[in-house]
Amino acid sequence: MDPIIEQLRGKVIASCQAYMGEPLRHPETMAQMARACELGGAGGIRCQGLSDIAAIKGRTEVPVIGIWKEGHEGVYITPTLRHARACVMAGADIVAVDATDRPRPDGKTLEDTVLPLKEEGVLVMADCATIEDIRHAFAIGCDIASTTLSHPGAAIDCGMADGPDVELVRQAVSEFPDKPVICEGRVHTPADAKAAMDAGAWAVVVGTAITHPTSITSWFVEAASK
Ligand SMILES: CC(=O)N[C@H](C=O)[C@@H](O)[C@H](O)[C@H](O)COP(=O)(O)O
Repeated sequence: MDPIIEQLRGKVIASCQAYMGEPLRHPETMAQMARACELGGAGGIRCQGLSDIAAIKGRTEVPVIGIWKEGHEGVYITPTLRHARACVMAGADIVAVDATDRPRPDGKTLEDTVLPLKEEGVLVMADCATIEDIRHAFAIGCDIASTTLSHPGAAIDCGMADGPDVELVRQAVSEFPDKPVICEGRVHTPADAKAAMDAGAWAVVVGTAITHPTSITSWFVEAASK
């Protein structure tokens, strides 16, 4: 196992992302956020955009999973080889790519995107929606598979009660006991994180519940107004 991936075993990875037009969207702000998460024990950081990757690499010691999102629909998480290579150049230790079977904006396949990266020695995390995606991702040499895309329309517009796809983790781990399967998406509470780890997850990525104060505030506001 690659030492960087080994380093992530059993860890909480904090996803530090601010979305277009949001008040916290600034590389320095995200670097401060990432450092704060590291001080809280995060064993890795996931972040979006070349400037954020570079800023966070300069401020933290833990492995950084880089993505570059372009667009909002279909394949938007590191959709092409060009995006992935740029994340590597910006300093990402691992690059996460959309690993669903949906059409990609450059008309290439997932293999077309991942194989050159593997030849270049890049660690690739496959953001998956289904068990079929996870099987395919490992078959073509992705290093890590995650449940990131298992809930369509996920991202930040979900309520606090929606939990992670622990069942998908369990199934993937039973099929690939020696491979790193990461639980990502809607891990909103420490109990969710524990459930994911108990299901065999290699690590758990927590975004919104740690680093997106607008969503967290809205959860409290909603609860308080009932
Ligand atoms: C679907 C999609 O675009 N997910 C993105 C992937 O990087 C992020 O918007 C999420 O915040 C991240 O996956 C962590 O998930 P959560 O914020 O639910 O803990």
